[in-house]
Amino acid sequence: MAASVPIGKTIYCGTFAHCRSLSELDICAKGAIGVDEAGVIAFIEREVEEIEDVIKKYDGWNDAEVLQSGESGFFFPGFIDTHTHASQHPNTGLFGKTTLLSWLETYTFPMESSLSSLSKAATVYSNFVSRTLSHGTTTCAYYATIHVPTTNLLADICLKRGQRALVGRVCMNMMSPEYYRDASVSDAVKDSKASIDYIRSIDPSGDIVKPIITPRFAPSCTAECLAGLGQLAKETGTSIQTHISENKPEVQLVRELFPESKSYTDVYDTAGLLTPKTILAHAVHLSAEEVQTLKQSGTKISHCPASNTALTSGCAPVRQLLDVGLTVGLGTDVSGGFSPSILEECRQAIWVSRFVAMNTADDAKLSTEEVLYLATRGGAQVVGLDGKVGGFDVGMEWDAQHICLGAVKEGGEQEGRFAGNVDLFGFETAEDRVNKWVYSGDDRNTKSVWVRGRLVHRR
Ligand SMILES: O=c1[nH]c(=O)c2nc[nH]c2[nH]1
Ligand SMILES: [Zn+2]
Repeated sequence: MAASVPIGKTIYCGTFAHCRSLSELDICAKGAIGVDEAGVIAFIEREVEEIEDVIKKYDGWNDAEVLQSGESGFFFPGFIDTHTHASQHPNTGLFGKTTLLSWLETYTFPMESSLSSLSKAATVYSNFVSRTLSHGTTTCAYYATIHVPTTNLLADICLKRGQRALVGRVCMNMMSPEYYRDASVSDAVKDSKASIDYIRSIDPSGDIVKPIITPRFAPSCTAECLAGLGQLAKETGTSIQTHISENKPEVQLVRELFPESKSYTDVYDTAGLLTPKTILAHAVHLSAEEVQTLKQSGTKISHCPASNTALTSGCAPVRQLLDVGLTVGLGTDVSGGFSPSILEECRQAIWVSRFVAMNTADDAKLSTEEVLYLATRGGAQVVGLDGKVGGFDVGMEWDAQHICLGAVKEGGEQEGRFAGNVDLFGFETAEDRVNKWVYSGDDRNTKSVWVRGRLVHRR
């Protein structure tokens, strides 16, 4: 198993980049990062002229493997996808002109219900985990389906491949098709508990895979079901994920379905679903009062810009959410979103923020540094791995990707196999290289990916 393969000490040499804070991207051109046998960063050196000097400085690192970033490459923290649906992967790119509620009926429910089949689920989930890994995603918060055996299979696959994952069995007991719904509240709670128990049995430490309680969204769950899941979360100490305030007709529907509630947020609050371990996807159309409630409860937000644009749901006011002090990460939200790539989501977050700026003020714009922060350290806070992954600090675990860009040789040809769309002409600063990667990179530039120091993908 990738997660438990023993590893030796390794020193990652050359250029590395990571986000220190929302506004500060730290780029070190002459670095050396020592990663020990547990996959933990033991030391970080800067201004390294000779790697031998580093090896001499630290006892017991004589036999360490040395890996170079290369001239046009750099090491970057692994991405954290705070919201995606593995079960919708076969539908990626299929949404036409639908919006959320018609899209669910037309594309999503039929596809998800077909994943009761273990053989189909094995194909879809293995393929999707390969895809997210090849795009540099080292931690992923997954929605599966209502089926316990295939949800558990997704957790098995993540553990085997060594990808950190939160895996959720979806609950839905109302306004769902006859062919795809929980028969009762007690079934929804019992099946969720069964999946939690299974996932905890295969990874008792929770270092790689963890369960997450997953009511689909308020329109799919009765108040009793939401409360049952809130209670289950409390009893088992499990994280929670769901959707909130994605599009206006959905918000109106929630008003009609829960007339006694003050707001969409209040529906979840009443059910005990707003906790510091709760991830809410979208958060596009919240009132100021709802945002305050989320802040006070410590609830985290997954921003899913590609999905919000594809389904014409709206533009999430990310700057406002950040200014209030909410913790925000990025989510691919496949297949509302059309790509398994968090790098794509970085671009989309930048674009959407510029559309918000065109209608409001310039300060709505998100910078490259800011979206990379949301994709790494911000995401780590959202999934409860703050201080463990998402950056390069001593004591953090080596969840990382080796990015290689394409140097252009005299005559115009790209050098090497990792060129992709990014052409380097030699004048670029390290900061320019990161910007070129963000705007035109893709998985061809992701040469290797590690989780806890273990190699989980190589191109
Ligand atoms: O983007 C989304 N994807 C979904 O599967 C879903 N279900 C409810 N609300 C949703 N939003
Ligand atoms: Zn979603």
